[in-house]
Amino acid sequence: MVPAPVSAAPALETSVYRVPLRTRFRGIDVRDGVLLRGPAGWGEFSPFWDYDVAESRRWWAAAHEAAVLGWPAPLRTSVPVNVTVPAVGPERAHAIVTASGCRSAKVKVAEPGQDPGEDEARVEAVRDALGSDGGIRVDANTAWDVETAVARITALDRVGLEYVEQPCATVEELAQLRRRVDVRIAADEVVRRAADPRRVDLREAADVVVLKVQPLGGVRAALEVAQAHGLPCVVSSALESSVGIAAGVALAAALPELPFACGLATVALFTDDVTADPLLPVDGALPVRAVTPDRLAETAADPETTRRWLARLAAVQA
Ligand SMILES: O=C(O)CCC(=O)C1=CC=C[C@@H](O)[C@@H]1C(=O)O
Ligand SMILES: [Mg+2]
Repeated sequence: MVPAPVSAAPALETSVYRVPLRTRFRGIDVRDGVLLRGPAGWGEFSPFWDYDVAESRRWWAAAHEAAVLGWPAPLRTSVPVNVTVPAVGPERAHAIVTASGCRSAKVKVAEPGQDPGEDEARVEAVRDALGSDGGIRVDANTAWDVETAVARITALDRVGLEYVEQPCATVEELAQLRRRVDVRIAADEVVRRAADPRRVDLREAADVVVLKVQPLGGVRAALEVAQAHGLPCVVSSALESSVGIAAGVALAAALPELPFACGLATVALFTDDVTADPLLPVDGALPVRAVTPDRLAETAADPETTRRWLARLAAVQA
């Protein structure tokens, strides 16, 4: 999918943030990115550091949309969210879920260096914390081949799973796996990292589509992806500050149907935020609202990080 041409942007005020995480997540300990202010409000440009310029262009389109165009009208005033549980031990997992107030949890599994027993202990602790009526989904981030996925999902599903997110890497593997397990399959990486996320053929491969605003190129682009697949959607974050999370909330608020809690409670993984009024869940939901980053000075990145981010920003606009 080619992002809308956005290089003719008016000069936008920029600010680079840098915030440590509480626990290592997706191989990172610190999150950083650029916030941009335009006529419509604040946007976030924060592609992970392992993303090249070409892949980062959609992330820029999302930031530009937020700052310059704004978002489609919301259909709801709040969105239910899941607590996100990193690959921590069972006691910590239990405490994270209990403290969150959320009624569903997404649990990271298949962390490099950990064994299957650690995943099982973690999901059992999460089930204990949520009680029998809470929803649990797991995310393996492409780690398993089909045989391994069948075995792991069967074991993890003893606690009852809503779905398993991206258990294997390819659409073909997901389709093979889906014929062999009863648990729903959610497509994340195969959609958000595709050249055209609307054209990935998910018909045999997935029951649920994960939508992330920045990787898909904005709220409007993500709505097009949802429409193209016609499957139930879950909106999830790309681990942004509250400014980027507000875009995810805007997407969740604009979707015609929202059958699952969204993975948008990830500011809880940060030790700090760019605003004194962060988008953290209350009673398992986030309000649909704008975010003003009023803690830019406190969360400002060091000069070298700032220089590297402004270079990335210039590269995606070239
Ligand atoms: O979905 C959630 O509960 C939180 C977001 C989340 O898990 C992710 C955010 C950013 C990067 C990813 O590794 C990860 C994911 O794979 O979904
Ligand atoms: Mg995922």
